[in-house]
Amino acid sequence: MRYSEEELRKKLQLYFVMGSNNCLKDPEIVLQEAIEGGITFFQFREKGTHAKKGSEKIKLAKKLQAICKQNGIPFIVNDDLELALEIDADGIHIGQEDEDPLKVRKMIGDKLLGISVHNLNEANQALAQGANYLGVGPMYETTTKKDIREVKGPEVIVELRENNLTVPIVGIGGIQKGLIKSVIEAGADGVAVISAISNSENPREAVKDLLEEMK
Ligand SMILES: Cc1ncc(COP(=O)(O)OP(=O)(O)O)c(N)n1
Ligand SMILES: Cc1ncsc1CCOP(=O)(O)O
Ligand SMILES: [Mg+2]
Repeated sequence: MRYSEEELRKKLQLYFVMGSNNCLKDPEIVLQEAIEGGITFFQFREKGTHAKKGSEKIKLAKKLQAICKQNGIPFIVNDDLELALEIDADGIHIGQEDEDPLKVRKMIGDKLLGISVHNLNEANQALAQGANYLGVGPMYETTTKKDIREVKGPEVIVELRENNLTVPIVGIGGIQKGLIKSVIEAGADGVAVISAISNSENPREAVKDLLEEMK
């Protein structure tokens, strides 16, 4: 592992997930401003309507990865194992409908593996399959991802912690200003957000506002 569990816990505090189609302006500018605001982790999630594909996707991934590298922010690729390996990303995030986690772990070696889970069963399975952190959600209703599972709220995180899961956890889904505290108080180490930052005219200030709520 490239980070100790405690280091990872800290780095997951404000996890920005983004693709070009989530942004109101140039994704490189959005990421740069979000970093200036204080994000601690980044996931390149290039999917859905108008998402870049092939060489365009790789080109954007490399540009965003360079920005992260310059600023010491871990760069994670969503779903795309081939891309994560090709550009030597810091890790990959996969969900229940994605590649087999055991295969992914074999291919990525000691890179970070994040797995999305929705309940205790999936969480236990993800840990057995080598997850370094869990993305738990959806916490709240969201329009950013269309194919979401049932919204169960921060209670799911409480349940995982009550069952002695100490793995680093981020809550995801519909987390906007004013909703951070409930996710952290449920036991999450951090929150993962898309639109709360990417849909803002001023990503730097949006990040600062979110971090303020963590205090
Ligand atoms: C940090 C984090 N948690 C959960 C997800 C969702 O992953 P998944 O269920 O595979 O859905 P897609 O994002 O691939 O549409 C995530 N991306 N990041
Ligand atoms: C990727 C993902 N996984 C579960 S909900 C979600 C979308 C999060 O986007 P937003 O923060 O805008 O609700
Ligand atoms: Mg996925």
